[in-house]
Amino acid sequence: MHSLPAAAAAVAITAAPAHPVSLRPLTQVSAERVLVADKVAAAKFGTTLPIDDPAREKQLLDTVAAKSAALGIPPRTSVRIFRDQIEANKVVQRGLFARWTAHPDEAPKERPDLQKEVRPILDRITDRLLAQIKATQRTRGQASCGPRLAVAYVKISKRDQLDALHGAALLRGVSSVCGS
Ligand SMILES: O=C(O)C(=O)C[C@]1(C(=O)O)C=C[C@@H](O)C=C1
Repeated sequence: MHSLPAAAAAVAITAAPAHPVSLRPLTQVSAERVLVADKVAAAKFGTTLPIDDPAREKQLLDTVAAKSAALGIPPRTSVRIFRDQIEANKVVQRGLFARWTAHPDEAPKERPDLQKEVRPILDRITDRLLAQIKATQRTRGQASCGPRLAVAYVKISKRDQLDALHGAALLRGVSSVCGS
């Protein structure tokens, strides 16, 4: 039995996996995020809170950039993906506001607290999404990323039974996952 020289052993341990990593967990977390948009919309509907909150977006993207640097992910990559995630969230919020305005009987009866209840859920999702961005770093740069992402999208949309609004939002949310 020959033992590997230390340097080669280190490479063997730290080298990226040879096979592409599944994009399903990343897509799954993104789907969870567009579903949490229902709670965000419920927290805001019928209040003076606007759908667009640039200060919160800046705070979120600054956090994402700082955490990415610490994780060894290029911050511009994760910031770009999170910008899409935010847009996806707004797609749902706008869609639900329109639906609830047209059909007040469908509006939620309860109003969750945005700060205390809903944003902490989004913050936990941020960490899980960053972990997936990190895990898929190599896969996202491969030519097969697009087709893999498409398959993951179809599977997750079906499994989570996403309606047209959430399906469209999910597509928006993962639109720049590949190629980074
Ligand atoms: O936290 C909010 O107020 C949200 O509406 C969520 C969210 C996001 O996706 O993170 C989306 C839109 C806002 O501009 C800010 C943040």
